[in-house]
This record gives sequence, structure tokens and C-alpha cells, in this order.
Amino acid sequence: MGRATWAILLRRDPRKGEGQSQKHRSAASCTPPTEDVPATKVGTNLTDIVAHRKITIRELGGCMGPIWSSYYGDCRALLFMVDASNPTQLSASCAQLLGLLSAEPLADAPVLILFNKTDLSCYMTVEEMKSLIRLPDIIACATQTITVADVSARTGTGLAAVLQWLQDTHGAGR
Ligand SMILES: Nc1nc2c(ncn2[C@@H]2O[C@H](COP(=O)(O)OP(=O)(O)OP(=O)(O)O)[C@@H](O)[C@H]2O)c(=O)[nH]1
Repeated sequence: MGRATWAILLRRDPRKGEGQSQKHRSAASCTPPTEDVPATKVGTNLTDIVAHRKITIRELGGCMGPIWSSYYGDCRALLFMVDASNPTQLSASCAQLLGLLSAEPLADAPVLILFNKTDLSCYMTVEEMKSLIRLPDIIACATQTITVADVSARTGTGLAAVLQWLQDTHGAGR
């Protein structure tokens, strides 16, 4: 619990392969939350949202890193979430990000890197964190198209940009 990283894999085909690993599925609107953000379950959560088209999102917790690769084949786009309130886990997050970006099945997947919890005060700014992990170099060297957004799931800051990215990514019919 409270891990710094999420990998959120946007499924290639929502109709296939839901299997027994599904712990949770819910219909969610795209309205940013304005009150408490519900805690997620440990494991894998499936959520459907509608952004022009139905999009199925599989959330994989940071503690599931060793088995993330099981889901690569089913993934058409990737949201990678960094806990911007917890710089102590930044190096681990960066290592996990590099692992995802170098995975052959994800070589063409659009990537959105989210720095979440920006509503919380922290001794390091998000810009300092990006610089520390040399994010511009990571983006320049990656095969994927990478977008970065600073967000707060609690206040809704930046979530409109996430929704726009989802629409752009899926609207192209990839
Ligand atoms: N202040 C604030 N709290 C948040 C935000 N997003 C999530 N939280 C809260 O942070 C707590 C821990 O959630 P996460 O950091 O997602 O941790 P987790 O889901 O246990 O970790 P994983 O297993 O890696 O998914 C929960 O109580 C969430 O409600 C945010 O943007 N701001």
C-alpha cells in the first residue's frame, strides 16, 4: 500500500481475456473527484470509462511490478503514475519506468507519465524530480510517444489533460 508507482495499462481489446484476475470493475464517469479519493485495492483493478469510446483501464499496483509483463500483450497504451509526494521512491519508480519503456511489446504504446498528489506539500518540487531522473533524456531516447502531466487525483488538477490524452490516443483508432 502507498507505493510510489502505478502502471495503468489501457487494454487492446476490452472484450478479451478478463479472466479470474479481475478483482474489481466499475463504471466511472470522467468527472474529477472533488472529495476523498477512494483507496484502491491491492492487486489489479479493471475500470471502464467513456471518453467518446469505451476504454477499459487495468490498474496494476506498484507491488505487482514483477508480474506487470503478464499484461503487456493486452496493452495498447500506458499510464505510468509517480507519487510526487514521495521522492524517496523516485529511483525505484524510475527503474520501473525504464523497464516498461524497454519492453518490446510496449515499444509502440503511447505513454502518459503522471506525477500525482501534487496537492501535497513536499520538500522537492515536481520539476526537481523530473530533473533528478533526467526525464527529458528518457523521453528523447524512448521509442514511445511520451506525454507528461502533473495531476492531483484528490483535487482534480490536471485530470482534464488526462481525459484529453485518452480521447486523442483512442480516437486515432490505434
Ligand atoms: N492527497 C492526495 N492523496 C491521494 C491522491 N491520489 C491518491 N491519494 C491517496 O493516497 C493513498 C494511497 O494511495 P496510492 O498512493 O494510490 O497507493 P496504493 O493504491 O495503495 O498503491 P499501489 O498498490 O501501488 O496502487 C490513498 O488513500 C489515496 O486516496 C492525490 O492526488 N492526493
